[in-house]
Amino acid sequence: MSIEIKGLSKAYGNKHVLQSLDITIEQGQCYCLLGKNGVGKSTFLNSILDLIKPDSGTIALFGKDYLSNALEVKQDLGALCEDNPLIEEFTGLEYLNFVAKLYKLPEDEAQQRINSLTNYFFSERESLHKNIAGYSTGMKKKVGIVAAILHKPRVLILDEPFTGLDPIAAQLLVKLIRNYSTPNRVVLISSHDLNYVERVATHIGVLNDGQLMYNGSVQEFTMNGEALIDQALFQLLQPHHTTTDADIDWMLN
Ligand SMILES: Nc1ncnc2c1ncn2[C@@H]1O[C@H](COP(=O)(O)OP(=O)(O)OP(=O)(O)O)[C@@H](O)[C@H]1O
Repeated sequence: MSIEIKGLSKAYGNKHVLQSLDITIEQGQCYCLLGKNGVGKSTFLNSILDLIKPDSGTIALFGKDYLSNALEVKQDLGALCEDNPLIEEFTGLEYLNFVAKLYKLPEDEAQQRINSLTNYFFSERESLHKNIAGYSTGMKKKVGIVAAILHKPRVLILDEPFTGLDPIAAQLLVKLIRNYSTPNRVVLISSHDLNYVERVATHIGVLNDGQLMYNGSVQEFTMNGEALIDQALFQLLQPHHTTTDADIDWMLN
């Protein structure tokens, strides 16, 4: 197994976001975490990334936990966080070179990877020589994605990776995720973009009320393709949905 989480709990004040969550994600899986806004998906991913301290529970990656092997665990991780923090004073290329140095990639290897990934994602290469502060949301997102995979992490965590990408870039990301998901790696994604989730997921987790309401294969979730992911999700989260257009009548006049 590659990610093993036991009894993970996190509350903000009296809001219990994660409640004794257990989950095991195996190598080779592209596990997509779904759920309504504010249900705790980022809290869960940020706990795995050690950006949030859980109140209780254990997290182990490839059998190692943060308490005994923090550095080794982090070297196995690559992440795109939802707020995608970059160093805005750097150019795109300066930032990627900086990240490559943090991971101690040999210089020629770093250049090769940066060139191939930026060629892949950026048709407008001149922009990579400009400061990130002037980038659009999508350009920043592409820099964040490249930075997350430069060191070829065994665990790749992507929080809302498709949001803000144009359809061409999103399609490139779909292809990249599918190629990246080899049997010895795990990709963990949180997303509301179900069209893209449909194209990359091998497994689905649905978070609700602090617990996993569903945790299993995408085939089982969609009843062997009989339902689309959005239909299956809607059935699960709102089986007796009763809101009608009358609720927003006031807009019509
Ligand atoms: N630092 C914080 N302090 C207080 N409450 C927080 C904090 N961070 C998150 N929360 C609350 O915890 C809950 C879960 O937030 P989180 O961002 O993990 O949800 P999410 O499922 O990723 O949401 P979305 O789909 O909208 O991105 C929300 O109610 C949020 O308001």
